[in-house]
Amino acid sequence: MNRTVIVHPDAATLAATTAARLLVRLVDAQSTHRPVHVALTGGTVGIRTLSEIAASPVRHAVDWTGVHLWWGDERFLPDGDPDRNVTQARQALLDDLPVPEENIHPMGPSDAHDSPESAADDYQAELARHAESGVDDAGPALPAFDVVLLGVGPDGHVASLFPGHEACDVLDRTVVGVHGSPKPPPHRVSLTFAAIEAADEVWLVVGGEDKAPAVARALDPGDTDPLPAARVLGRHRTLWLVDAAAAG
Ligand SMILES: O=C1O[C@H](COP(=O)(O)O)[C@@H](O)[C@H](O)[C@H]1O
Repeated sequence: MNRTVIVHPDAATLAATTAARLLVRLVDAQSTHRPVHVALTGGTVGIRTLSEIAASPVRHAVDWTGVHLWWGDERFLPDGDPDRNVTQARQALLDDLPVPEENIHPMGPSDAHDSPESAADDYQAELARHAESGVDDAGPALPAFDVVLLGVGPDGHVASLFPGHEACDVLDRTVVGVHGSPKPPPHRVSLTFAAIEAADEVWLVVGGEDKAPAVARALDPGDTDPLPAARVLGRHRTLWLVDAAAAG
């Protein structure tokens, strides 16, 4: 499966272009099917991309009532915590977007769940409720993700799947509880590789020179111990959207 790498001059251009690309992708998707399902990412460029969508007049071309928003991962923290990806997404975009609240699917917070596993179980069930039977009945019970957006950490993690972590080996579930994350906070909830790879398109959005070693390694076909970022492929397209600093 080929991966397409597109290099942007800087992080600001990367976020603006990714926002434009996603808006056009949503408009195109809505010309053929409804609803449209997108998984958002946290992280620096991920949230900046949402701010760019908020600032773009093209957002008015999307019928947001037909869009469902999910997350690739979440920090297991109380509802409204500023470090939660959904909190940041609401501030950057969702509070000003006409998306019905029932179309917004955050992973469960720590004040509503005993453990990341409990939040993961609930999210897996929520995903299954939106699965389209007949799309791929043999595959995992998931909505047909049009796009899964992923940030990439300097260590090559995607979502909350960190290099060498046991969560990377969980393939019989769509969502997993994560403990001992090397990046704070330690407890998280994440889509598994099985869920991510069911997406039509996976877009990895990466900015900053601290990411350059991970990008270089992930895109090296000769690497014998692939990073999580190297493992993810969309069913039809895998885009690496990077800035010049991350491209190294
Ligand atoms: O903790 C996380 O980090 C990654 C990457 O974030 P970045 O700030 O280094 O770009 C992000 O993709 C993930 O959603 C988030 O939970």
